[in-house]
Amino acid sequence: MSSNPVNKRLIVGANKPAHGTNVLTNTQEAIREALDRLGYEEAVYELLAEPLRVMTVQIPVRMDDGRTEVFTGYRAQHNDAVGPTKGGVRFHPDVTLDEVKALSIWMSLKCGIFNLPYGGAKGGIVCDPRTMSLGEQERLARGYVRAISQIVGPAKDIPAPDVYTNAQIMSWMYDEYSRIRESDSPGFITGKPLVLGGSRGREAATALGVAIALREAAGRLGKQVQDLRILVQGFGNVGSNVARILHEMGATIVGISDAGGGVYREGGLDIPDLIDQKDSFGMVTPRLANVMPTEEFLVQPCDVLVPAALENQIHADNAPKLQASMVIEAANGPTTPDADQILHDRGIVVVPDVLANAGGVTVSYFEWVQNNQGFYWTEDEVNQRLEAMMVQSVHNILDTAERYSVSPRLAAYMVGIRPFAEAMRWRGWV
Ligand SMILES: NC(=O)C1=CN([C@@H]2O[C@H](COP(=O)(O)OP(=O)(O)OC[C@H]3O[C@@H](n4cnc5c(N)ncnc54)[C@H](O)[C@@H]3O)[C@@H](O)[C@H]2O)C=CC1
Ligand SMILES: O=C(O)CCC(=O)C(=O)O
Repeated sequence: MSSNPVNKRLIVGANKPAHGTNVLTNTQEAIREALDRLGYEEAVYELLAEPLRVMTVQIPVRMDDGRTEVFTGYRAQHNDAVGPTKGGVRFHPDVTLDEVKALSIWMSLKCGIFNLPYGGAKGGIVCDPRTMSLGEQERLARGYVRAISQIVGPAKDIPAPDVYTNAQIMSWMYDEYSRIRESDSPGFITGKPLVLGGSRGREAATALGVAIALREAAGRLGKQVQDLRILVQGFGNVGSNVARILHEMGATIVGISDAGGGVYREGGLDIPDLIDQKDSFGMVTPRLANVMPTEEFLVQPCDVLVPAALENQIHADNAPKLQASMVIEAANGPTTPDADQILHDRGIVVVPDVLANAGGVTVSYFEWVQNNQGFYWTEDEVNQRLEAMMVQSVHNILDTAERYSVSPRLAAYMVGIRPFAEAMRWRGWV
């Protein structure tokens, strides 16, 4: 989510991950392993390996030059046994149906780990908002809501921001949905601006959660944040806020990157200055000197690597060369299974995405609760509740990993998937 919808942008070409593996089949294998360890029957796996509902839509948009362009969009609702589904909407040229399905399953895991009364969902539109005017983005956002309006709603499925979507896009979607329903519906979507019922703390929530996860995981290894050199990949909503919060906590941010590459400085970067220079799509490197390619960036010396961009960035080719001793996954799906194994064999601690980045959906849940109550919390209340839930969840997962002698990722899958299996039993589905 970019913090500022202002239409200033520095365009760099499409960012297809060079080492793409199928994130859906990888996720299904991990779900299988978690359910096998927990002893659930095959029908539970069959119900949880795919979203219960997927909608594919074609959205006609009148472009500024008068042409009509047709965009493909998706909404995947993984499982609604626990409650309504919840998850962001991504605008990106590389969006695929399998990716959206995998992202919806990961959302369920986050909700399960944090005991949120939701199942997972995710949406995506194949488009490049960096090449679209604000008017074109607005018409696309409104067209998407019209196309999926039957299957979403405050008690059905609640969207939110993700890559290349932001509070402005949430506002247009909220407005469109409220017009269709002829009823003001702030609980339909989260990540709204404060003036439209957004929650204090939501914008930086994912990053704050990542920073807390890092602090807690490092603490278990006897390390203090102030002593750590950190490399952050991605400088959008999550990456730039992670860099800022960790910088404020006293860590040394030695490198940051975006879709154009990365910069590295052994003595630490001036993070507030870099944040001032970034555009609304999380691009800063076009304004900087000595920019290195992403592959070179990821293997620079550091103690902690925080991937905060896209999937499959840590793969079998670069995993043997990483210099970090911890990886805190702020992005969804940044590590391929092959790389995961290599990092494990190298003794590198990986705090998995479904744990580390769940601060976003947690504060989205707080936003929905506040919308439903019509009563709003202070930023301190939001952050204190988030902190308590992050601390508890991080130790729960790391303790579970130790108890069962499994990786933190498998422990997170086991803890996260169980509520869905149990809820389906109570409902009589299995
Ligand atoms: N926004 C949120 O609340 C949450 C986001 N996430 C995940 O965090 C990640 C980042 O999301 P946001 O910061 O919201 O997106 P964003 O759209 O604000 O920023 C994306 C950033 O990634 C960079 N990027 C794109 N391709 C890249 C590449 N190949 N190499 C390096 N950098 C690249 C962009 O230049 C930009 O800096 C995604 O995986 C997203 O799903 C996870 C949980 C919640
Ligand atoms: O805030 C939300 O509801 C969802 C955030 C999201 O899309 C994610 O965690 O990947």
